[in-house]
Amino acid sequence: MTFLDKLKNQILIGDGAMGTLLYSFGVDTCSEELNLSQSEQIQNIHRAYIDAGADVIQTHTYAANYLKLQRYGLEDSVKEINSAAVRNAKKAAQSNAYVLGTIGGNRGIKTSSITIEEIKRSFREQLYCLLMEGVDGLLFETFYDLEELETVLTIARKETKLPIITQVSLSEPGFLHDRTPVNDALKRLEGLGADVVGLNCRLGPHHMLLALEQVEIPKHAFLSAYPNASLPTYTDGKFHYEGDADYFQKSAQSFRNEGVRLLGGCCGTTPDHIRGFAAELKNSTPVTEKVVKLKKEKIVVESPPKREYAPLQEIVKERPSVIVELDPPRKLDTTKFFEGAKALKEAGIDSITLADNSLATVRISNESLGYLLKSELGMRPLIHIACRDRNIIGLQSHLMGLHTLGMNDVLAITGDPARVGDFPGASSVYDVSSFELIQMIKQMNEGLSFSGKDLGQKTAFSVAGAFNPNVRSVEKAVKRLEKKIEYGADYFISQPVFSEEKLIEVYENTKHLNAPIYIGLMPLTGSKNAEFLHNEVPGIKIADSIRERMSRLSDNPLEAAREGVAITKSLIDTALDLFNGIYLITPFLRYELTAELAAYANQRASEIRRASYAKNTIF
Ligand SMILES: Cc1cc2nc3c(=O)[nH]c(=O)nc-3n(C[C@H](O)[C@H](O)[C@H](O)COP(=O)(O)OP(=O)(O)OC[C@H]3O[C@@H](n4cnc5c(N)ncnc54)[C@H](O)[C@@H]3O)c2cc1C
Ligand code: MET
Ligand SMILES: [Zn+2]
Repeated sequence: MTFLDKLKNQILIGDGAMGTLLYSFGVDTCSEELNLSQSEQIQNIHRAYIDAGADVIQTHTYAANYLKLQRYGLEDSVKEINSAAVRNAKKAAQSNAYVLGTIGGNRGIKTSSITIEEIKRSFREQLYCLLMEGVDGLLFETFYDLEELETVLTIARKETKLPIITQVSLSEPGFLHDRTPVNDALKRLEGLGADVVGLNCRLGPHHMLLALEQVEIPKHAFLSAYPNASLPTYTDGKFHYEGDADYFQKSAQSFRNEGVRLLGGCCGTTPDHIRGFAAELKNSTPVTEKVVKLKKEKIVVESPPKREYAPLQEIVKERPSVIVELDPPRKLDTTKFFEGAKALKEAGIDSITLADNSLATVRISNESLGYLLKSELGMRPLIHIACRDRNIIGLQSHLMGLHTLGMNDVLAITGDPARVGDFPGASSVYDVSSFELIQMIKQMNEGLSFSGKDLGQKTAFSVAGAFNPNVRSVEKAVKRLEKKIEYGADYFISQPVFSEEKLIEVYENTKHLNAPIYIGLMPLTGSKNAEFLHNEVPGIKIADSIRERMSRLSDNPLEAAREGVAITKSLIDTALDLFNGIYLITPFLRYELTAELAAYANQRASEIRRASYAKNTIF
């Protein structure tokens, strides 16, 4: 009799966690490898679960695919580990328990760069290893991503008639990460031929039961649940799960009432937890009817908050537009910074851009300065956001704060790594890169958080991406822009360009893009500044003639700065023939230089407008 035949009439008990149990014993490397080096210990744990009452156990192969094993340099050991794992489970089970071959999901909660092709390859390899050794069924568990689970289920269903259990994991009771209601997800899996469908991991009994309240009893499949013991705590450098076995035992009947027929445990559970489940439910009859609390996906998303300004990408598509970067100070005195901002406002700029600790050098937070510029000077701040200093929690919270303060213009950047700046030993977080950050901000514009939760409101961010044309291959840099557009970038802001040839090269390479570019220009302040940029900053090349012009004035800093302004004015003339957007970078808080250049650019822009108006009226 297969375990599916048994499930027709009775509840079966699954086993509990293996990974967290081994971790609690001090294993902090690849625990799947222990199938080879510590097979006795693995078999003993399987036996402990069977002694506790498990009818069905699973191989310790959750992470035994090459995608996960490669973290430990074990990607060539997929076959050995999976084969040993099946042998260990079978040896422990004898004829006292069924053995499921487990395969875990790869895509987690944050946007994953693992392609479906990679997932298929990795899955097939592991699947064949498990099937070759002979298992009683397959368990695909901890899948946050429905696309991934549907893909692997489809492959497996074609390969084998063995029973297949598919389990999704939820970070919010009721919905998958992509907002699919859990009931719909399980129905889809049933439709693709899963014999048992259910939930495991992440949620403890309380929240998993809340999710199960929304799940109908499947017509052609059985329902399973493997809750975690509790939420984990982190003490003394280790994770602990505190949920106790009595509490688990008390929840068992509620799982039965929701129609669950296969009940086991996930992270944090131990043989004691399984003993509790078995004491309540082993051999009991399943319920066949229940009242479902079907919650329809109801994201009450209000219309986007009214923007105070049109998005910059719309403005710069229509007319020339000047934005200026003014660096937040490194020291606490902000007098000069605000003087500069006022001067730039008078010069008529569209937005003031504020870097996020650029070059990983600590400065006053751009969010606070931005808010003061907005509220006290009526300026429009554009906030740079680097992925270096904040993890995904901090990034989302920061963006929610910007939304609350009415600051909708952001530049999403990966950011210069910490090692280049003030604290070379500081960690660079990089939970996500600029691509994913852009995508997640756009998700907030749909009213959804990074993890897919309802935000109750749509944000109205307009998202710029960074463009570095000062690289050997501008074509390669443009490929990155194309990718950033795919991820949702609305427009681009570039590093400074120092020659007309470069301006033309950038124009020729980007004119096919349908996202506008603010082209970067920065006045040289003197000969040393020009030599530094030319010789020490990767990719920046300043024409010999310009460096000579600056060098002739090396004894006269004032005249040198005037010369820098004159050079930039002539670059502005060329740039305005090619681009609508001008992005001026203020060197060393020398705002008088960028204010003059901004006024010049605006004046040139209105001359161009007048000329084009005259031309249009004449013809
Ligand atoms: C307008 C602007 C504003 C900026 N503001 C800040 C700031 O506020 N704070 C800050 O820390 N940094 C800032 N930077 C610097 C920026 O983080 C780096 O220049 C970065 O290397 C490129 O931009 P990104 O962060 O979007 O990187 P991405 O385009 O996301 O690139 C990520 C990684 O790929 C590498 N890479 C980028 N382009 C190429 C290429 N063509 N070929 C191969 N590899 C490549 C990068 O070195 C980086 O490691 C800014 C840059 C620009 C253009
Ligand atoms: C990370 S959720 C899957 C856990 C796996 N079944 C184990 O306990 O090892
Ligand atoms: Zn788990």
